[in-house]
This record gives sequence, structure tokens and C-alpha cells, in this order.
Amino acid sequence: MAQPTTSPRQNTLRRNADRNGTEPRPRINNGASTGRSSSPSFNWGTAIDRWFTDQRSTLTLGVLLMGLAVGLLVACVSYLLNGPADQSVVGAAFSEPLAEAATETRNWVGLVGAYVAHAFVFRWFGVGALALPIIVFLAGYKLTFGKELLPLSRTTAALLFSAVWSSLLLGYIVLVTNSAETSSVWCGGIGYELNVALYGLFGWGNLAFIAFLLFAFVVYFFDVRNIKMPDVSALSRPRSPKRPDGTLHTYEESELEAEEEDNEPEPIIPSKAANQDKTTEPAPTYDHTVPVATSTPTADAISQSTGVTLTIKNRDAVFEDSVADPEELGATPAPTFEPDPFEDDDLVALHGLYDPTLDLPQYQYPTNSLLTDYQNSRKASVSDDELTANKEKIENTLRNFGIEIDSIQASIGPTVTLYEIVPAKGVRISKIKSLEDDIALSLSALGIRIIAPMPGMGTIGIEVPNKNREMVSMRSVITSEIFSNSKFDLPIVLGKTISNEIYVADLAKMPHLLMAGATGQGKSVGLNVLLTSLIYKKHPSQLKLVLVDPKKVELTLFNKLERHFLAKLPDSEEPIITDTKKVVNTLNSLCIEMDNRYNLLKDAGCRNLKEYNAKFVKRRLNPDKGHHFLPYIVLIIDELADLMMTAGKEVEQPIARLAQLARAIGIHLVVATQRPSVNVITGLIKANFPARLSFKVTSKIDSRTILDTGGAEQLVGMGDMLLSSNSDIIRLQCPFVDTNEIEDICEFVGNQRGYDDAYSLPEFVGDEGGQSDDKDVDLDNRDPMFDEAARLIVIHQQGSTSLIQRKLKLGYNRAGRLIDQLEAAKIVGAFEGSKARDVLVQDLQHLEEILKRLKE
Ligand SMILES: Nc1ncnc2c1ncn2[C@@H]1O[C@H](COP(=O)(O)OP(=O)(O)OP(=O)(O)O)[C@@H](O)[C@H]1O
Repeated sequence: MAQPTTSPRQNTLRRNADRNGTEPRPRINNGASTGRSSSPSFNWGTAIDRWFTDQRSTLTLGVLLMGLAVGLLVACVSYLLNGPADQSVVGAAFSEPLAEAATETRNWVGLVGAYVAHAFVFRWFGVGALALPIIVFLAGYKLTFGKELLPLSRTTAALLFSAVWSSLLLGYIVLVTNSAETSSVWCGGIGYELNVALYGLFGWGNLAFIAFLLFAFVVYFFDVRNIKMPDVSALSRPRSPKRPDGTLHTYEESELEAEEEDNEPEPIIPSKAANQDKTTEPAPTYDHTVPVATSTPTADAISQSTGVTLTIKNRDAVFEDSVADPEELGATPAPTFEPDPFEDDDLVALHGLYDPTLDLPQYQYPTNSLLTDYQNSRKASVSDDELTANKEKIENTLRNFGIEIDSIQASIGPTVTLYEIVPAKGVRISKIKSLEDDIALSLSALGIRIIAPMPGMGTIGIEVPNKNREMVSMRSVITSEIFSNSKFDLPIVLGKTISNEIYVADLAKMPHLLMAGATGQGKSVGLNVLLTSLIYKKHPSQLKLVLVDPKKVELTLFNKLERHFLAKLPDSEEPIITDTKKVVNTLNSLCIEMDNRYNLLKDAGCRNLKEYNAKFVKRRLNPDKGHHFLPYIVLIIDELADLMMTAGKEVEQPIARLAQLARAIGIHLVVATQRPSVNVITGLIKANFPARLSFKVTSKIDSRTILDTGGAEQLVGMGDMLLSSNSDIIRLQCPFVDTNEIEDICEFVGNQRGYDDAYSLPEFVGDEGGQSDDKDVDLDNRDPMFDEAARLIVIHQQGSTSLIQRKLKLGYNRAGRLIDQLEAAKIVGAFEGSKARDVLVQDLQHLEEILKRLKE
């Protein structure tokens, strides 16, 4: 076929124009801008936002859009029917008076209708343009009635695609049939011109490309991931129409059965069976799910090709033999075919985003007034005289050792004053560093620290403790802008820097913190500060604390937070863990929680807790499949030394494992010790705690153990500390929070309505209790919930006591007995430490057989 070289569409338009004695006018754009610069005092963005949030505006706009949509639809239909007449009017538009053109137009929406329809239909999409008024109508409907007639984004995508695709397909047909003169209005300019342009290059390939576009659209739109061919041979096998429980078979089950039945004598073909014994046997029903992966996924198309009746539910096609009515056969719909609502965009439209804080909607964050205002009590006061005297002493000491300096500057911090000196040229830094003791002597002060050189400053710093130090109150840092506006995931305010700036860190980024300090130097206050920061910033649904306190007295005040913020083992009475054996179980339980969370993340296709929770909040994860909002878990261990002495490797290993792996799933560790020796802070632990904080320690060796450098032994106590993170060392003054304040905060939170119980960690049974012995379990005396528990385990394919506990609302001991019975019945495998037990039964049918046998 000869390939057209000029575009007959252009000829059509030109001819229509010529008939009226005119040429289509070129569009003139002189580039002049008509926009006025807005007045600086008026905020257009806010005004527009306000306009759109005003319901009167959305109602007006919605009705307008629906009206426009109807007008546009009528105009386009009219144009398709009266095309040539409207084309003449549009072509002559600029040459004759408007009134005259208006009388000539035959478009049902007048001259404007002719213009608009000419653009949409003739120039762009042809008949596909009819999709556009539908989109406008749907948008108008949503604005008017506040709800969607059809899912707006998906419908818009489908309609836009069909507009372009139909234009391309019709353009191809018009081109190859050489009928542009008469029919180009049906395909519009886009489809026709693109086909003209590509025909020379690809010829028939255009059609293949158009077909491929449809295929690609179907794949993405229906989220098709693989093409499974229906097993035609399976269709020819007779099937039991129902499962024992009356539900229909799934495709997978049918396949399994087919394998079993391969050994059976002779397969009976359904039609044959129906003919043989129509009166006595109900006709068999086939019910298979296959992913729809065809370019024409209509029920009719597939029904025709397979000869069975097909209905499409969600994205699965269900085949049914046309002679059998499942309801007649007493079948109930099988749950596997229920559409998964969590694959639907509209859940957010219907219910809004998931808000975890609605667990406790009345919850009030602790108020600032619960913290004592120490404002006037103690302020750092370094008088000018003291400053000048110190500067002189430093200069003189250095001069005595032959060191000249160019300048000296002081900045007063809460605990120490930093004197920054710029040495004269040629002075060796190490020489100044070696004079630490001499400078301390001349200033007659303890705790002088020399930082040579100051990182990134080009100076040498000498920290000299203030005679009157400032107490940094918790209230002053909690109420600071930097903390209240902090958007960190787990913000902790660690105190004030040497230049009086408030230092807020993100525990989630640290991601774990190791704390050391000799007794009485401020560790407990430091832990209280950390906990207070988190409690002030987080809702109980977003954060859970696991508190380990071998000293038994330090963290008891936080008991009151049990039903809000604390997490504990299911069988444990006390929410604060003090017993070493329980600590080991808790650490292992956290490892199980970590593994469970990783499984959830894997199922959800997320890399970390934030992504997972974001997906859950957008209602993209199905709670029926075990998904739930995951709160951060912060594990605080107040005295590691004690645990290491009593349990050694038993605590070291789970701590190291958690520290290595738990950051992505939102479990963060804060481990404190007063003895930072190498047998407490072992290499394994140290390597996994990049952020370390040291209060004053007793020796340089301890300082090295915790910080990998000296300096912590020079601190002046009472919350004076060094934080080492990302290889930087910062000196900070920890805020002070008193036990009365902690008591008030915990009372304030604890007196509010909380959860029914503390957050339940997965159960972990230590070696001595974990091994169940088949012989001890009497299967004739099964728990009344045995069948239900077995089904639960098989459906979830998870051999976990806590699952039984949670779903069947049973106590720990009863759930434990049930799991032992399930093990004895060979439904779950043996106890395997921190891992969930294997489930030995793969499907419900197999399970029902086992349950039946047990009852015999
Ligand atoms: N940030 C601080 N600001 C002012 N004073 C503080 C600060 N931190 C601690 N102190 C003072 O030091 C005392 C001891 O602090 P803390 O109880 O925290 O020590 P510790 O290191 O936990 O001791 P231990 O290991 O014996 O429990 C506090 O009672 C308080 O007077």
C-alpha cells in the first residue's frame, strides 16, 4: 500500500477554510506578560489554600465542573455528528463577524462548543475525547458531594490512557484505509499524525506497538506480575465440588489434588459425567483462580476460549462450570477470593490516614509545669576579673615555657570556660598539650582539658572549669525551641555545649548509646533526662520502653508508665526487669521481636521501620495478615557490669545481636555502666555502639575503654560529660532532673487512661522450660481451644505461642500448654530457642484430616 506523503487532515481543514475564503490563521504570541506582580503584603498561596478549604468554594467549583463536563460532552458528541459544518465555522472564525459565525454553527453548544470540541476531538483525541468530560465530571462530583463516584485517580489514568490509545488505534486504521478525508475526525490529530510520522519507519510495526501499549497498561494498571496459563488438563478432571467445610477449592488446592489423583483409574470428563448420570450426581463445579494476564481481560473473552463461565473478582478470574450453581450445591464463597481491600487506593479516601495516636485519643503530653523552674537559682557567673586573670595566667604560663601566642579569646559555658588561643607561628602544638598540668597548676583548677587543635577552628582550646557553674535545668532545655521544634524520630536532649547551645540528638540515628561514668557522676540523672526527653515528645502508641534495672532502685519510678510506655514479657508481673534470669529472657524476647519485625518488613517490601509505618499509615498493609503499626522500642539497661558478672555471654550475645541488627526495625539500646572495663564493655559490645557517652571516670584507662581516648577522667562531675559520636568528641553539661520531677511526670502520665496492659513482648522460654516432652502431653485430654489454635497456626504458618495468646486472647500458660499439645500432634515442630517453631502442616485440608483422626 502506498504510504501517504501529505496529511489529508490538513487538506480537509484547508479545504473547509478555503470554502469560506480564508486561511487558518497562525497563532500569534507576542510574549507580552499580563501578570501583575503581587503586593508583598498579600500571600497568594495562603489565599488560594483558604479558598480551597472553604466548603462554599468547593461546592461552587464542583457544580461548575459538572456543568462544564456535561456541556463538553454534548459539544463533543455534536461535533462528531456535525463535524464538517463545525470545522467550517472554526476555520472561518477570524474572518467573519462572530454573530454570523454563531448563526452558522450547528454545534448543540453553539460557537464555543464548536471551538472547544474542535480542539478536543479534531485536533487531539477524536472519539477518545469523550473520556475528558467524564474525568471533569468525576472531579466535580467529588468536590460537590465530598466523596468519589469512582476512584478518581485510577479512573482518570484509565480514561486518559483510553483517549490516547483509541486515538492511536483509530489513527492507524484511518491511515491504512486511506480514509482521512472522511474519517479523521474519529481518531483526532494525535493518533493520526503520530501514525503518519511512524508509519514510514515501522510500517505494520505501528500496530504491534499499539498492542504492546495496551499490554503494558494492563500489566501496570492491574498489577499483573506473571502470566500463569490455566491448567486445561485440570479442567477435564472431576473435582469434589466442596471442601469438607463446604467452601470451594482454590486453584492451588486443585493442583495439589490433581497430583494425588493422578494415580486414580480413569479421569471422567465433566460433560461425559453429566451425560452419564445427570439425574443422580450434581454436575461438578470448577473453581480456579488465575491471574488475569491477557490483553483483553474480559469475562466473555476468557469464557469463550475456555468454555466455562467466568466471573472476575478483584484481579482474579474465577472459572465455574456453567451447569453447576455453587449456591445450589450449598457452597459458601471461599475466603481466598475476597478482594483484598488493602490493594485498593480508596481506603485512605474512605477512612483517612491511619492514626496510631487514636489508640489513646485523650492522651495529654506532660506539661512543662511539671518540671522545676531553676532559672534564678544557679547561673554560670564568671566575672570579667576572673576572665582577665585566667587569660593572663595562661599567657604567662605559656610564656614561661617559651611559647608566644597571637590572641586569646574566652567563651563561657555552663560548666567550663573555653579559652581559645592562636599560637604564634612556629609553635609546636604537642608542646602546648604537654603543659596541661602546668597550666592547671597556675590556674589552681581541677579538670583542665586541652584540645589541640580545636577541630576545624585553627585554634587551641583550653577548658577551665568555672568557679560557679550553671545548673542546666531540664525545664530550660525541654522548653527550648530547638527541642520543641525537633523533628527527630527519637529526640533526646543531652544538655548544653561549651558555647551554651542546647544539644539535641536523635537516638534513632545514633542508633544505640553506651554510657559510662564512675559512681555519683550523673549517670542516673542522665538516664532520667533521656527518658524524660522521649516521654515529652512521644505518644505512648509510638514508643515502648524496656527498662532493665539490676540495681532495683534506679528506675522504679517509671513503674507508673506501665500501661502507657512500658513493654514486658507476657508472663512477667513487674514491668521493670530486675532479675538477671528475666533480663536474659527479655533480651532474647527482643531478638524474637526483631526477627518478627524483619519478617513483617520483608512481607511489606520495606527497608526500615519508617517506611513500614508510613505504608501502614497509608493503609497499604493488611492488619489481617499480621501487619500493625510498629512503635519504637528503647531498651535501657542501667547497670551492665552487674549483668555481665552474673550472666556473661548470655547477655552479651543478645545485646550484640540487637545492636548489630535492630536499628532498621526501630529497637534502640541505651546501656549504662559504672565500670567501663574491658570485661564489661567487651570488644563485641563496643564495636556495635558507635555513640558513647562518658561522665567522669576514675582513670585514663577507663576513659580510653569507653571513648577510645583520654579526657573523661578530667571531667568535673555533676553531669559534666563527653559525647563521642561520629569520631567527634563534644563536651556537654547534662541537664538536671530531680526524682520529684520524674515522679510528677510519671504520675501525670500514669493517671491517664492507658492500654489494658504493658506492651507484650514475644514470649521466650529459657532452656529449662522450653523443651516439651511428648510423653507428658495427653492428647486425649486436649484443650477445648485445640482445634481453633491449630487452624490459627496453619493459616498463619507461624508456630508461635504469642500468636495463640494474642488471637485467641488466652493467658501465657494456657497458650504454652496448647503449643505443647500441637507439637505432640505433630502440627508444629520442636522448640528452637528464639526462633518460632516450624509449622508441619501446610494447608487446612490436611489439618482437618489430622483433627478428624484425633477425634476417632
Ligand atoms: N546534670 C547534673 N546537674 C547537676 N547536678 C547533677 C547532675 N547530674 C548529677 N548531679 C548531681 O550528682 C548526684 C549523683 O548523680 P547520679 O545519681 O546521677 O549519679 P550516678 O552516676 O548515677 O551514681 P550511681 O552510679 O552511684 O548511681 C546527683 O544527686 C546530683 O546532685
